[in-house]
Amino acid sequence: MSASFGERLRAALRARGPLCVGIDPHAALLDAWGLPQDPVGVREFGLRVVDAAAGRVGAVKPQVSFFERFGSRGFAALEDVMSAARAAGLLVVADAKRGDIGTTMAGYAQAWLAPGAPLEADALTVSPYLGGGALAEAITVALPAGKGVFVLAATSNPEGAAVQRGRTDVVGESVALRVARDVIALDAPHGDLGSVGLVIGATIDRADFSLDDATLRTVPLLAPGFGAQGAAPEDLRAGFGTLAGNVLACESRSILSAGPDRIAATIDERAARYQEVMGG
Ligand SMILES: O=c1ccn([C@@H]2O[C@H](COP(=O)(O)O)[C@@H](O)[C@H]2O)c(=O)[nH]1
Repeated sequence: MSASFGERLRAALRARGPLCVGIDPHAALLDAWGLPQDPVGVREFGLRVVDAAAGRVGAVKPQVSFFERFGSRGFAALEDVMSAARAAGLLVVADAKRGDIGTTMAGYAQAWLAPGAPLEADALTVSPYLGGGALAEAITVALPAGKGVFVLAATSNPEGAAVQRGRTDVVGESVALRVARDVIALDAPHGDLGSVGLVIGATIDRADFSLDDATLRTVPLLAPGFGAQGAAPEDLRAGFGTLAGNVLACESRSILSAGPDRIAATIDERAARYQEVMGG
């Protein structure tokens, strides 16, 4: 049997450390990079980020919205960028935040996680707003293919907390903790790390969401919020404690704003800071 996503993620974290470089071709960044505001521009931007990230980090996270805004030609650009990243040995986490009823989730999983699909990624971000059980069909597609999903639990943006810290019908259980419990029930980890993960922002205090280390022990974590949103590499240890080794630490604008000539050096600098924090 081929390796699970959790096993592949563990190998990438060991080899390259936690930094995950975002591929977010914001309009302002395209201008700053001297690239056109069209599908050619986002393709070129993405390919240059992939070139700089390859061999320096283990994973990249393309933000689908910035490609989607150009319609079918934007998606074609994204296909090229993701395929180049996977060919370069990078794990690709497609940040598309898909969420729907079970049968439709299976369609999203076919689109993003089925081997050979035009938009094939290694993992996909998904929304649990329709209930944890609604994700089961996506996971049924993902796991046999060695793919993963990251389920939004406690997001990095300040607006998220009002919903995610809310209480469920179980005494003392936050919405985020309920999502975590559902995710754990949907997975059967092969190694020390599962393939169904959670998005937990680096900017939040996990205690506010009752997300404790013991509950999340085997759960891969995708943590946006480092860099432009304020969290520093040192917050990886401070915020994630014993779970720090299971975290992909995402930075987009803080790295991309270095520009095409400085991006490789910036990735090296940032990756080294995370390795230092992790004692590597
Ligand atoms: O909770 C979340 C989930 C996803 N994101 C995404 O991550 C990047 C962050 O970009 P920065 O430039 O490093 O702030 C972006 O694609 C978000 O959509 C998030 O920020 N928070």
